[in-house]
Amino acid sequence: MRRGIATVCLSGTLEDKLTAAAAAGFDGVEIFENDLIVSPLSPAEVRRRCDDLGLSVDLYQPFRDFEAVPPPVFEANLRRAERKFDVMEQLGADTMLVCSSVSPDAVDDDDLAAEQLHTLGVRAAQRGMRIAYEALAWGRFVDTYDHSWRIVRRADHPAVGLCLDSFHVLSRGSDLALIRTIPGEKIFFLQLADAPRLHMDVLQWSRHHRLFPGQGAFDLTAFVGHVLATGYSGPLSLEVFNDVFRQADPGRAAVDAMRSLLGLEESLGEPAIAAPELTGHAFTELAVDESTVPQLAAALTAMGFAHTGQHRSKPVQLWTQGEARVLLNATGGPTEISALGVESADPARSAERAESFHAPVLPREHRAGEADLSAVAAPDGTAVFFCRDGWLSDFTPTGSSAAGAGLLGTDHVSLSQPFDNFDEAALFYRTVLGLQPEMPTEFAAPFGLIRSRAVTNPANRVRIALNVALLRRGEWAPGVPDPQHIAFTSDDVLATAKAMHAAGAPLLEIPANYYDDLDARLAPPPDLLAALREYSVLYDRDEHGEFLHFYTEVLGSRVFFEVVQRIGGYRGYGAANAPVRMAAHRRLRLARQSG
Ligand SMILES: O=C(O)c1ccc(O)c(O)c1
Ligand SMILES: [Mg+2]
Repeated sequence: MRRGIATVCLSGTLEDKLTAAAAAGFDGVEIFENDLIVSPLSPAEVRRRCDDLGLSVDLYQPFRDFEAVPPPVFEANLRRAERKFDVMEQLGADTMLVCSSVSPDAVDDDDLAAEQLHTLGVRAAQRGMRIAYEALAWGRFVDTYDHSWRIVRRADHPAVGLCLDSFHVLSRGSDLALIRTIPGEKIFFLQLADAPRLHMDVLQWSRHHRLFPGQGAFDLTAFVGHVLATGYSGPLSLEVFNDVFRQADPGRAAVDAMRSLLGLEESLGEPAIAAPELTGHAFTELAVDESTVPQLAAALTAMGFAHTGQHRSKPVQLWTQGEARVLLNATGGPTEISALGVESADPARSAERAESFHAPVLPREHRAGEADLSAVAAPDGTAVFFCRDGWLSDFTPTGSSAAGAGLLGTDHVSLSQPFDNFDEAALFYRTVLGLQPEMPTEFAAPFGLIRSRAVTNPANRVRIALNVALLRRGEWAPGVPDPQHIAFTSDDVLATAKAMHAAGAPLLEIPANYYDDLDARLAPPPDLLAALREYSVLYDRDEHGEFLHFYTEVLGSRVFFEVVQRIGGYRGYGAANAPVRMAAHRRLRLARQSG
Protein backbone atom coordinates (compact mmCIF):
# COMPACT_ATOMS: atom_id res chain seq x y z
CA MET A 1 0.00 0.00 0.00
CA ARG A 2 1.16 3.52 -0.67
CA ARG A 3 1.83 5.54 2.46
CA GLY A 4 1.06 9.23 2.72
CA ILE A 5 1.11 12.04 5.22
CA ALA A 6 -0.63 15.41 5.31
CA THR A 7 1.73 18.33 5.66
CA VAL A 8 -0.41 19.58 8.55
CA CYS A 9 0.99 16.74 10.70
CA LEU A 10 4.45 18.23 10.74
CA SER A 11 6.13 21.38 11.97
CA GLY A 12 8.07 23.90 9.92
CA THR A 13 8.04 25.31 6.43
CA LEU A 14 6.64 23.36 3.51
CA GLU A 15 10.20 22.44 2.52
CA ASP A 16 10.95 21.14 6.05
CA LYS A 17 7.80 19.04 5.91
CA LEU A 18 8.45 17.56 2.48
CA THR A 19 12.06 16.75 3.36
CA ALA A 20 10.99 15.05 6.59
CA ALA A 21 8.20 13.05 4.90
CA ALA A 22 10.58 11.81 2.21
CA ALA A 23 13.34 10.95 4.68
CA ALA A 24 10.91 8.85 6.73
CA GLY A 25 10.01 6.88 3.60
CA PHE A 26 6.56 8.23 2.71
CA ASP A 27 5.42 7.81 -0.90
CA GLY A 28 3.16 10.83 -1.05
CA VAL A 29 1.79 13.89 0.71
CA GLU A 30 -1.46 15.75 1.14
CA ILE A 31 -0.64 19.42 0.68
CA PHE A 32 -2.50 21.42 3.29
CA GLU A 33 -3.52 24.68 1.64
CA ASN A 34 -2.05 26.98 4.29
CA ASP A 35 1.34 25.34 3.99
CA LEU A 36 1.37 26.28 0.33
CA ILE A 37 -0.01 29.78 0.79
CA VAL A 38 2.74 30.74 3.23
CA SER A 39 5.46 29.19 1.10
CA PRO A 40 7.72 31.24 -1.17
CA LEU A 41 7.79 28.26 -3.55
CA SER A 42 5.42 28.39 -6.50
CA PRO A 43 3.19 25.33 -6.94
CA ALA A 44 5.39 24.26 -9.87
CA GLU A 45 8.47 24.51 -7.68
CA VAL A 46 6.74 22.47 -4.98
CA ARG A 47 6.00 19.84 -7.58
CA ARG A 48 9.64 19.76 -8.68
CA ARG A 49 10.73 19.50 -5.08
CA CYS A 50 8.36 16.58 -4.56
CA ASP A 51 9.60 14.92 -7.75
CA ASP A 52 13.19 15.27 -6.55
CA LEU A 53 12.25 13.76 -3.19
CA GLY A 54 10.29 10.91 -4.75
CA LEU A 55 6.97 12.13 -3.32
CA SER A 56 3.67 12.26 -5.16
CA VAL A 57 1.14 14.96 -4.33
CA ASP A 58 -1.84 12.76 -3.53
CA LEU A 59 -4.31 15.37 -2.35
CA TYR A 60 -4.85 19.12 -2.21
CA GLN A 61 -6.81 20.09 0.89
CA PRO A 62 -9.08 21.39 2.22
CA PHE A 63 -11.55 23.19 -0.03
CA ARG A 64 -14.14 24.52 2.41
CA ASP A 65 -17.74 25.73 2.47
CA PHE A 66 -18.59 24.84 -1.11
CA GLU A 67 -21.95 23.09 -1.24
CA ALA A 68 -25.65 23.78 -0.64
CA VAL A 69 -25.46 27.54 -1.04
CA PRO A 70 -27.63 30.12 -2.88
CA PRO A 71 -26.77 30.84 -6.56
CA PRO A 72 -24.57 33.96 -6.14
CA VAL A 73 -22.46 32.25 -3.47
CA PHE A 74 -22.30 29.15 -5.64
CA GLU A 75 -20.95 31.18 -8.60
CA ALA A 76 -18.24 32.63 -6.38
CA ASN A 77 -17.40 29.17 -5.02
CA LEU A 78 -17.05 27.74 -8.51
CA ARG A 79 -14.70 30.56 -9.44
CA ARG A 80 -12.69 29.90 -6.28
CA ALA A 81 -12.55 26.18 -7.18
CA GLU A 82 -11.26 26.93 -10.69
CA ARG A 83 -8.39 29.00 -9.22
CA LYS A 84 -7.53 26.05 -6.96
CA PHE A 85 -7.67 23.66 -9.92
CA ASP A 86 -5.07 25.93 -11.54
CA VAL A 87 -2.87 25.47 -8.47
CA MET A 88 -3.45 21.70 -8.45
CA GLU A 89 -2.51 21.48 -12.11
CA GLN A 90 0.88 22.98 -11.35
CA LEU A 91 1.26 20.86 -8.22
CA GLY A 92 0.50 17.70 -10.14
CA ALA A 93 -2.35 16.90 -7.74
CA ASP A 94 -5.43 15.30 -9.22
CA THR A 95 -7.65 15.00 -6.15
CA MET A 96 -9.19 17.87 -4.21
CA LEU A 97 -10.63 17.34 -0.75
CA VAL A 98 -13.93 19.19 -0.26
CA CYS A 99 -14.98 19.10 3.37
CA SER A 100 -18.62 19.49 4.35
CA SER A 101 -19.71 23.05 4.81
CA VAL A 102 -19.73 24.89 8.11
CA SER A 103 -20.86 28.12 6.43
CA PRO A 104 -23.84 30.17 7.61
CA ASP A 105 -24.67 30.51 3.87
CA ALA A 106 -25.34 26.78 3.57
CA VAL A 107 -28.85 25.37 3.67
CA ASP A 108 -30.10 21.98 4.78
CA ASP A 109 -30.82 20.61 1.32
CA ASP A 110 -29.18 17.38 0.20
CA ASP A 111 -30.48 17.74 -3.35
CA LEU A 112 -28.88 21.14 -3.71
CA ALA A 113 -25.61 19.89 -2.17
CA ALA A 114 -25.58 16.95 -4.58
CA GLU A 115 -26.42 19.10 -7.59
CA GLN A 116 -23.67 21.58 -6.80
CA LEU A 117 -21.12 18.84 -6.18
CA HIS A 118 -22.16 17.34 -9.52
CA THR A 119 -21.37 20.66 -11.22
CA LEU A 120 -18.03 20.77 -9.44
CA GLY A 121 -17.39 17.20 -10.61
CA VAL A 122 -18.07 18.23 -14.23
CA ARG A 123 -15.58 21.09 -13.89
CA ALA A 124 -12.99 18.85 -12.22
CA ALA A 125 -13.37 16.15 -14.87
CA GLN A 126 -12.72 18.71 -17.61
CA ARG A 127 -9.28 19.11 -16.07
CA GLY A 128 -8.68 15.45 -15.35
CA MET A 129 -9.31 15.94 -11.65
CA ARG A 130 -11.54 14.47 -8.93
CA ILE A 131 -13.44 15.69 -5.89
CA ALA A 132 -13.24 13.77 -2.59
CA TYR A 133 -16.11 14.86 -0.33
CA GLU A 134 -15.46 14.54 3.41
CA ALA A 135 -17.99 14.86 6.23
CA LEU A 136 -16.44 16.91 9.01
CA ALA A 137 -17.74 15.67 12.36
CA TRP A 138 -18.83 19.26 13.01
CA GLY A 139 -20.20 19.99 9.53
CA ARG A 140 -23.22 22.28 9.59
CA PHE A 141 -25.64 19.81 7.98
CA VAL A 142 -23.42 16.95 6.88
CA ASP A 143 -21.48 15.51 9.80
CA THR A 144 -21.47 11.74 9.34
CA TYR A 145 -19.91 9.61 6.64
CA ASP A 146 -23.21 7.95 5.77
CA HIS A 147 -24.72 11.35 5.06
CA SER A 148 -21.75 12.33 2.86
CA TRP A 149 -22.16 9.02 1.01
CA ARG A 150 -25.85 9.70 0.35
CA ILE A 151 -24.90 13.04 -1.16
CA VAL A 152 -22.07 11.58 -3.25
CA ARG A 153 -24.44 8.94 -4.59
CA ARG A 154 -26.99 11.59 -5.43
CA ALA A 155 -24.30 13.77 -7.09
CA ASP A 156 -23.85 10.80 -9.40
CA HIS A 157 -20.71 11.87 -11.22
CA PRO A 158 -17.62 9.72 -11.84
CA ALA A 159 -15.36 12.56 -10.63
CA VAL A 160 -17.18 12.90 -7.30
CA GLY A 161 -16.33 10.41 -4.57
CA LEU A 162 -15.76 10.18 -0.85
CA CYS A 163 -12.91 10.99 1.47
CA LEU A 164 -13.15 8.87 4.61
CA ASP A 165 -11.30 10.20 7.63
CA SER A 166 -11.07 7.81 10.59
CA PHE A 167 -11.29 10.65 13.08
CA HIS A 168 -14.62 11.97 11.83
CA VAL A 169 -16.09 8.49 11.56
CA LEU A 170 -14.84 7.07 14.87
CA SER A 171 -15.31 10.22 16.94
CA ARG A 172 -19.01 10.11 16.07
CA GLY A 173 -19.27 6.44 16.99
CA SER A 174 -20.76 5.75 13.55
CA ASP A 175 -21.72 2.22 12.57
CA LEU A 176 -18.82 0.93 10.50
CA ALA A 177 -20.74 -1.83 8.77
CA LEU A 178 -22.09 0.56 6.14
CA ILE A 179 -18.55 1.22 4.89
CA ARG A 180 -18.55 -2.22 3.28
CA THR A 181 -21.51 -1.29 1.12
CA ILE A 182 -19.60 1.54 -0.56
CA PRO A 183 -17.91 0.52 -3.84
CA GLY A 184 -14.15 0.83 -3.35
CA GLU A 185 -13.75 2.98 -6.45
CA LYS A 186 -16.06 5.61 -4.91
CA ILE A 187 -13.70 6.02 -1.95
CA PHE A 188 -11.25 8.46 -3.46
CA PHE A 189 -9.15 9.01 -0.36
CA LEU A 190 -8.53 7.60 3.13
CA GLN A 191 -7.21 9.77 5.96
CA LEU A 192 -6.08 8.16 9.19
CA ALA A 193 -5.83 9.55 12.67
CA ASP A 194 -6.16 8.05 16.12
CA ALA A 195 -7.21 9.97 19.24
CA PRO A 196 -7.52 9.50 22.97
CA ARG A 197 -11.05 8.98 24.30
CA LEU A 198 -12.09 12.43 25.42
CA HIS A 199 -15.52 13.81 26.11
CA MET A 200 -15.28 17.24 24.59
CA ASP A 201 -16.34 19.36 21.67
CA VAL A 202 -15.47 17.32 18.61
CA LEU A 203 -13.83 20.22 16.72
CA GLN A 204 -11.48 20.95 19.64
CA TRP A 205 -10.80 17.24 20.01
CA SER A 206 -9.90 17.00 16.32
CA ARG A 207 -7.81 20.13 16.04
CA HIS A 208 -5.68 19.56 19.17
CA HIS A 209 -5.63 15.94 20.18
CA ARG A 210 -5.40 13.70 17.16
CA LEU A 211 -2.66 11.08 17.37
CA PHE A 212 -0.92 8.73 15.00
CA PRO A 213 -2.53 5.26 14.70
CA GLY A 214 -1.71 3.08 17.69
CA GLN A 215 -1.19 6.01 20.06
CA GLY A 216 -4.82 6.57 20.99
CA ALA A 217 -7.96 4.62 21.77
CA PHE A 218 -9.57 4.18 18.33
CA ASP A 219 -9.69 0.79 16.64
CA LEU A 220 -7.96 1.79 13.41
CA THR A 221 -7.37 -1.83 12.48
CA ALA A 222 -11.10 -2.55 12.32
CA PHE A 223 -11.80 0.73 10.53
CA VAL A 224 -9.16 0.25 7.84
CA GLY A 225 -10.17 -3.39 7.54
CA HIS A 226 -13.68 -2.27 6.51
CA VAL A 227 -12.29 0.24 4.02
CA LEU A 228 -9.88 -2.24 2.42
CA ALA A 229 -12.72 -4.76 2.14
CA THR A 230 -14.41 -2.37 -0.33
CA GLY A 231 -11.46 -2.72 -2.69
CA TYR A 232 -10.08 0.74 -1.88
CA SER A 233 -6.58 0.87 -3.30
CA GLY A 234 -5.48 4.46 -2.68
CA PRO A 235 -2.92 5.49 -0.10
CA LEU A 236 -3.12 5.12 3.67
CA SER A 237 -2.56 8.76 4.52
CA LEU A 238 -2.08 10.25 7.96
CA GLU A 239 -3.85 13.45 8.86
CA VAL A 240 -3.07 14.37 12.44
CA PHE A 241 -3.68 17.77 13.99
CA ASN A 242 -1.78 17.71 17.27
CA ASP A 243 -0.42 20.55 19.39
CA VAL A 244 2.78 18.73 20.30
CA PHE A 245 3.58 17.41 16.82
CA ARG A 246 3.06 20.89 15.40
CA GLN A 247 6.03 22.01 17.48
CA ALA A 248 8.17 18.88 17.22
CA ASP A 249 11.23 18.25 15.07
CA PRO A 250 9.54 17.28 11.78
CA GLY A 251 12.16 14.64 10.94
CA ARG A 252 11.50 12.84 14.16
CA ALA A 253 7.72 13.26 14.00
CA ALA A 254 7.71 11.84 10.46
CA VAL A 255 9.54 8.73 11.70
CA ASP A 256 7.00 8.40 14.52
CA ALA A 257 4.26 8.71 11.88
CA MET A 258 5.84 6.05 9.66
CA ARG A 259 6.21 3.73 12.65
CA SER A 260 2.49 4.12 13.30
CA LEU A 261 1.62 3.09 9.74
CA LEU A 262 3.97 0.12 9.82
CA GLY A 263 2.35 -0.99 13.08
CA LEU A 264 -1.12 -0.55 11.60
CA GLU A 265 -0.18 -2.53 8.49
CA GLU A 266 1.17 -5.33 10.68
CA SER A 267 -2.11 -5.42 12.60
CA LEU A 268 -3.90 -5.71 9.25
CA GLY A 269 -1.88 -8.79 8.42
CA GLU A 270 0.89 -7.31 6.29
CA PRO A 271 4.08 -9.32 6.68
CA ALA A 272 6.49 -7.99 9.30
CA ILE A 273 9.34 -9.41 11.32
CA ALA A 274 7.34 -10.87 14.21
CA ALA A 275 8.37 -9.66 17.66
CA PRO A 276 10.19 -12.47 19.46
CA GLU A 277 8.79 -13.26 22.89
CA LEU A 278 10.28 -11.22 25.72
CA THR A 279 10.81 -13.37 28.77
CA GLY A 280 11.86 -10.85 31.37
CA HIS A 281 13.94 -7.93 32.54
CA ALA A 282 17.58 -9.05 32.29
CA PHE A 283 18.99 -5.95 33.95
CA THR A 284 18.58 -2.25 34.47
CA GLU A 285 21.64 -0.08 34.09
CA LEU A 286 22.23 3.07 36.04
CA ALA A 287 24.72 5.58 34.74
CA VAL A 288 26.40 6.85 37.89
CA ASP A 289 28.66 9.68 38.77
CA GLU A 290 31.49 8.75 41.13
CA SER A 291 30.07 10.66 44.08
CA THR A 292 26.83 8.65 44.03
CA VAL A 293 28.47 5.23 43.82
CA PRO A 294 29.10 4.85 47.58
CA GLN A 295 25.51 5.91 48.33
CA LEU A 296 24.10 3.44 45.80
CA ALA A 297 26.43 0.66 46.92
CA ALA A 298 25.38 1.18 50.54
CA ALA A 299 21.69 1.24 49.62
CA LEU A 300 21.90 -1.87 47.42
CA THR A 301 23.86 -3.72 50.12
CA ALA A 302 21.28 -2.85 52.75
CA MET A 303 18.58 -4.04 50.33
CA GLY A 304 20.31 -7.44 50.21
CA PHE A 305 22.14 -7.07 46.89
CA ALA A 306 25.81 -7.86 46.42
CA HIS A 307 28.36 -6.64 43.94
CA THR A 308 28.75 -10.05 42.34
CA GLY A 309 30.50 -9.22 39.09
CA GLN A 310 32.83 -6.74 37.46
CA HIS A 311 32.76 -6.15 33.69
CA ARG A 312 35.86 -7.43 31.92
CA SER A 313 36.56 -4.26 29.98
CA LYS A 314 34.22 -1.50 31.16
CA PRO A 315 33.77 0.35 34.46
CA VAL A 316 30.52 -1.52 35.09
CA GLN A 317 29.57 -3.28 38.30
CA LEU A 318 26.95 -6.03 38.40
CA TRP A 319 24.79 -6.10 41.51
CA THR A 320 22.47 -9.05 41.93
CA GLN A 321 19.89 -10.61 44.18
CA GLY A 322 17.94 -13.54 42.78
CA GLU A 323 17.00 -12.53 39.26
CA ALA A 324 17.11 -8.84 40.16
CA ARG A 325 20.11 -7.26 38.46
CA VAL A 326 21.38 -3.71 38.51
CA LEU A 327 24.39 -2.48 36.58
CA LEU A 328 26.28 0.55 37.84
CA ASN A 329 28.06 2.14 34.92
CA ALA A 330 30.52 4.81 36.04
CA THR A 331 30.01 7.24 33.18
CA GLY A 332 30.62 10.30 35.32
CA GLY A 333 27.35 11.87 34.12
CA PRO A 334 24.36 12.40 36.41
CA THR A 335 22.92 9.28 38.00
CA GLU A 336 20.01 8.01 35.94
CA ILE A 337 18.61 4.92 34.27
CA SER A 338 20.64 4.63 31.10
CA ALA A 339 19.69 1.21 29.76
CA LEU A 340 17.13 -1.57 30.00
CA GLY A 341 18.13 -5.13 29.24
CA VAL A 342 15.22 -7.26 28.11
CA GLU A 343 15.50 -11.01 27.67
CA SER A 344 14.44 -11.98 24.17
CA ALA A 345 13.80 -15.45 22.82
CA ASP A 346 15.73 -14.28 19.72
CA PRO A 347 17.82 -11.15 20.26
CA ALA A 348 19.03 -10.96 16.65
CA ARG A 349 15.45 -10.97 15.39
CA SER A 350 14.39 -8.47 18.02
CA ALA A 351 17.08 -6.17 16.68
CA GLU A 352 16.00 -6.77 13.07
CA ARG A 353 12.42 -5.97 13.95
CA ALA A 354 13.53 -2.84 15.80
CA GLU A 355 15.41 -1.67 12.75
CA SER A 356 12.48 -2.41 10.46
CA PHE A 357 10.39 -0.09 12.67
CA HIS A 358 12.99 2.65 12.31
CA ALA A 359 14.39 2.38 15.84
CA PRO A 360 17.79 4.07 16.03
CA VAL A 361 20.32 1.25 16.36
CA LEU A 362 23.11 2.06 18.79
CA PRO A 363 26.72 1.37 17.81
CA ARG A 364 28.00 -1.87 19.26
CA GLU A 365 30.96 -1.75 21.58
CA HIS A 366 32.25 -5.15 22.54
CA ARG A 367 35.59 -6.88 22.60
CA ALA A 368 36.50 -10.32 21.37
CA GLY A 369 34.94 -12.91 23.62
CA GLU A 370 32.32 -10.53 24.99
CA ALA A 371 28.63 -10.82 24.29
CA ASP A 372 27.58 -8.96 21.13
CA LEU A 373 24.41 -7.29 22.34
CA SER A 374 22.22 -5.28 20.00
CA ALA A 375 20.71 -2.13 21.40
CA VAL A 376 18.35 0.55 20.18
CA ALA A 377 17.62 3.99 21.57
CA ALA A 378 14.14 4.64 22.96
CA PRO A 379 12.71 8.14 22.33
CA ASP A 380 13.97 9.43 25.69
CA GLY A 381 17.49 8.17 24.91
CA THR A 382 17.33 5.10 27.15
CA ALA A 383 19.20 2.22 25.50
CA VAL A 384 17.22 -1.00 25.15
CA PHE A 385 19.39 -4.13 24.95
CA PHE A 386 18.15 -7.48 23.70
CA CYS A 387 19.79 -10.25 25.75
CA ARG A 388 19.74 -13.96 26.09
CA ASP A 389 21.90 -16.14 28.38
CA GLY A 390 25.59 -15.62 28.00
CA TRP A 391 25.73 -11.89 28.62
CA LEU A 392 26.51 -12.48 32.32
CA SER A 393 29.79 -14.11 31.39
CA ASP A 394 31.10 -10.66 30.46
CA PHE A 395 31.35 -10.12 34.21
CA THR A 396 34.18 -11.56 36.29
CA PRO A 397 32.75 -12.94 39.53
CA THR A 398 33.87 -10.97 42.56
CA GLY A 399 33.29 -13.89 44.90
CA SER A 400 30.65 -11.98 46.85
CA SER A 401 27.17 -13.35 47.12
CA ALA A 402 23.97 -11.57 48.02
CA ALA A 403 22.80 -11.74 51.64
CA GLY A 404 19.31 -11.44 50.25
CA ALA A 405 16.24 -9.68 51.57
CA GLY A 406 13.71 -11.66 49.57
CA LEU A 407 13.99 -9.91 46.21
CA LEU A 408 13.28 -12.23 43.30
CA GLY A 409 13.48 -10.17 40.14
CA THR A 410 12.36 -6.98 38.42
CA ASP A 411 8.64 -6.17 38.23
CA HIS A 412 8.86 -2.96 36.22
CA VAL A 413 10.96 0.01 35.35
CA SER A 414 9.39 3.45 35.52
CA LEU A 415 10.65 6.20 33.26
CA SER A 416 9.61 9.85 33.22
CA GLN A 417 9.27 10.93 29.64
CA PRO A 418 10.03 14.28 28.13
CA PHE A 419 6.67 16.00 27.55
CA ASP A 420 7.06 15.98 23.78
CA ASN A 421 7.87 12.29 23.46
CA PHE A 422 5.19 10.62 25.56
CA ASP A 423 2.95 9.37 22.75
CA GLU A 424 5.97 8.59 20.60
CA ALA A 425 7.39 6.45 23.43
CA ALA A 426 4.24 4.37 23.88
CA LEU A 427 4.17 3.70 20.13
CA PHE A 428 7.90 2.92 20.12
CA TYR A 429 7.52 0.22 22.78
CA ARG A 430 4.38 -1.09 21.11
CA THR A 431 5.89 -1.49 17.68
CA VAL A 432 9.61 -1.96 18.26
CA LEU A 433 9.35 -4.33 21.25
CA GLY A 434 5.86 -5.67 20.54
CA LEU A 435 4.58 -4.58 23.96
CA GLN A 436 0.94 -3.72 24.60
CA PRO A 437 0.17 -0.20 25.86
CA GLU A 438 -2.44 -0.04 28.60
CA MET A 439 -4.92 2.81 28.77
CA PRO A 440 -3.32 5.94 30.23
CA THR A 441 -4.25 6.91 33.79
CA GLU A 442 -3.91 10.32 35.38
CA PHE A 443 -3.39 11.33 38.95
CA ALA A 444 -2.94 14.58 40.84
CA ALA A 445 0.54 14.78 42.30
CA PRO A 446 1.66 17.54 44.64
CA PHE A 447 3.49 19.38 41.86
CA GLY A 448 1.10 18.87 39.00
CA LEU A 449 -0.93 16.30 37.16
CA ILE A 450 0.86 13.17 36.02
CA ARG A 451 -0.20 10.93 33.17
CA SER A 452 0.99 7.36 33.36
CA ARG A 453 0.85 4.62 30.78
CA ALA A 454 2.31 1.15 31.12
CA VAL A 455 3.51 -1.02 28.26
CA THR A 456 3.69 -4.73 28.98
CA ASN A 457 4.10 -8.00 27.19
CA PRO A 458 1.23 -10.50 27.22
CA ALA A 459 2.81 -12.63 29.95
CA ASN A 460 3.64 -9.52 32.02
CA ARG A 461 7.28 -10.52 32.14
CA VAL A 462 8.33 -7.10 30.92
CA ARG A 463 6.62 -3.99 32.23
CA ILE A 464 7.67 -0.43 31.57
CA ALA A 465 5.73 2.45 33.13
CA LEU A 466 5.92 5.74 31.25
CA ASN A 467 5.12 8.93 33.14
CA VAL A 468 4.79 12.52 32.12
CA ALA A 469 3.78 15.79 33.69
CA LEU A 470 0.70 17.01 31.82
CA LEU A 471 2.19 20.41 31.18
CA ARG A 472 5.76 21.45 30.67
CA ARG A 473 7.27 21.98 34.09
CA GLY A 474 7.23 25.54 35.29
CA GLU A 475 9.66 27.49 37.40
CA TRP A 476 8.14 26.27 40.66
CA ALA A 477 10.57 23.54 41.65
CA PRO A 478 9.09 20.07 41.45
CA GLY A 479 9.63 17.66 44.34
CA VAL A 480 11.97 15.46 42.41
CA PRO A 481 13.02 16.35 38.88
CA ASP A 482 11.69 13.67 36.55
CA PRO A 483 12.12 10.72 38.89
CA GLN A 484 12.87 7.25 37.56
CA HIS A 485 12.75 3.99 39.39
CA ILE A 486 13.24 0.26 39.32
CA ALA A 487 10.64 -1.90 41.05
CA PHE A 488 11.78 -5.29 42.32
CA THR A 489 9.51 -8.17 43.27
CA SER A 490 9.24 -9.93 46.58
CA ASP A 491 6.77 -12.63 47.53
CA ASP A 492 6.69 -11.39 51.10
CA VAL A 493 6.99 -7.66 50.99
CA LEU A 494 6.47 -7.16 54.73
CA ALA A 495 9.34 -9.54 55.56
CA THR A 496 11.47 -7.82 52.93
CA ALA A 497 10.67 -4.40 54.38
CA LYS A 498 11.53 -5.64 57.85
CA ALA A 499 14.88 -7.09 56.72
CA MET A 500 15.81 -3.98 54.78
CA HIS A 501 14.79 -1.80 57.70
CA ALA A 502 17.01 -3.80 60.05
CA ALA A 503 19.92 -3.51 57.59
CA GLY A 504 19.55 0.27 57.50
CA ALA A 505 18.27 0.64 53.93
CA PRO A 506 17.21 4.24 53.16
CA LEU A 507 13.48 3.51 53.09
CA LEU A 508 10.89 6.19 52.58
CA GLU A 509 8.70 7.01 55.54
CA ILE A 510 4.98 7.33 54.83
CA PRO A 511 2.84 9.70 56.94
CA ALA A 512 0.16 8.47 59.33
CA ASN A 513 -2.60 10.29 57.40
CA TYR A 514 -2.11 7.82 54.58
CA TYR A 515 -2.90 4.85 56.81
CA ASP A 516 -5.93 6.53 58.36
CA ASP A 517 -7.28 7.11 54.86
CA LEU A 518 -6.37 3.59 53.76
CA ASP A 519 -8.34 2.22 56.69
CA ALA A 520 -11.32 4.37 55.73
CA ARG A 521 -11.19 3.46 52.03
CA LEU A 522 -10.13 -0.17 51.82
CA ALA A 523 -10.26 -1.39 55.43
CA PRO A 524 -7.43 -3.89 55.30
CA PRO A 525 -7.47 -6.36 58.24
CA PRO A 526 -6.21 -4.56 61.39
CA ASP A 527 -3.07 -6.73 61.72
CA LEU A 528 -2.11 -6.03 58.14
CA LEU A 529 -2.81 -2.31 58.53
CA ALA A 530 -0.60 -2.18 61.63
CA ALA A 531 2.25 -3.93 59.80
CA LEU A 532 1.89 -1.67 56.76
CA ARG A 533 2.00 1.35 59.02
CA GLU A 534 5.01 0.10 60.97
CA TYR A 535 7.14 -0.49 57.86
CA SER A 536 5.81 2.30 55.65
CA VAL A 537 4.40 -0.21 53.17
CA LEU A 538 1.63 1.05 50.89
CA TYR A 539 -1.40 -0.88 49.75
CA ASP A 540 -3.76 -0.99 46.80
CA ARG A 541 -6.43 -3.29 45.49
CA ASP A 542 -8.15 -3.83 42.14
CA GLU A 543 -10.70 -6.32 40.86
CA HIS A 544 -7.93 -8.88 40.35
CA GLY A 545 -6.00 -8.71 43.57
CA GLU A 546 -3.88 -6.75 45.99
CA PHE A 547 -0.65 -4.79 45.78
CA LEU A 548 1.82 -4.14 48.60
CA HIS A 549 4.79 -1.91 47.92
CA PHE A 550 7.37 0.38 49.47
CA TYR A 551 10.03 2.78 48.31
CA THR A 552 13.53 3.97 49.05
CA GLU A 553 14.61 7.56 49.24
CA VAL A 554 15.91 9.20 46.07
CA LEU A 555 19.56 8.29 45.47
CA GLY A 556 21.51 10.86 43.54
CA SER A 557 19.24 13.41 41.92
CA ARG A 558 16.43 11.29 40.50
CA VAL A 559 16.63 7.52 40.95
CA PHE A 560 14.92 5.44 43.61
CA PHE A 561 13.91 1.82 44.12
CA GLU A 562 10.59 0.19 44.88
CA VAL A 563 9.73 -3.26 46.15
CA VAL A 564 6.37 -4.71 45.14
CA GLN A 565 4.28 -7.76 45.77
CA ARG A 566 1.36 -8.59 43.50
CA ILE A 567 -1.21 -10.87 45.07
CA GLY A 568 -3.81 -12.60 42.93
CA GLY A 569 -3.08 -10.94 39.61
CA TYR A 570 -3.26 -7.25 40.56
CA ARG A 571 -2.69 -5.38 37.28
CA GLY A 572 -1.78 -1.83 38.24
CA TYR A 573 1.18 0.06 39.64
CA GLY A 574 -0.27 1.60 42.78
CA ALA A 575 -0.95 4.91 41.01
CA ALA A 576 -3.28 5.95 43.83
CA ASN A 577 -0.28 5.92 46.15
CA ALA A 578 2.14 7.77 43.88
CA PRO A 579 1.22 11.25 45.18
CA VAL A 580 1.98 10.08 48.74
CA ARG A 581 5.38 8.91 47.60
CA MET A 582 6.05 12.14 45.73
CA ALA A 583 5.18 14.30 48.73
CA ALA A 584 7.36 12.14 50.98
CA HIS A 585 10.30 12.47 48.59
CA ARG A 586 9.79 16.22 48.52
CA ARG A 587 9.68 16.45 52.31
CA LEU A 588 12.98 14.57 52.60
CA ARG A 589 14.62 16.78 50.02
CA LEU A 590 13.60 19.92 51.86
CA ALA A 591 14.79 18.43 55.15
CA ARG A 592 18.17 17.63 53.56
CA GLN A 593 18.48 21.13 52.12
CA SER A 594 17.79 22.85 55.42
CA GLY A 595 19.63 20.28 57.55
O1 LIG B 1 -10.11 20.71 10.97
C1 LIG B 1 -10.31 20.93 9.78
O2 LIG B 1 -10.71 22.00 9.35
C2 LIG B 1 -10.11 19.83 8.81
C3 LIG B 1 -9.68 20.09 7.52
C4 LIG B 1 -9.48 19.05 6.64
C5 LIG B 1 -9.68 17.76 7.03
O3 LIG B 1 -9.49 16.70 6.22
C6 LIG B 1 -10.09 17.49 8.32
O4 LIG B 1 -10.27 16.22 8.69
C7 LIG B 1 -10.29 18.52 9.20
MG1 LIG C 1 -9.69 14.86 7.22
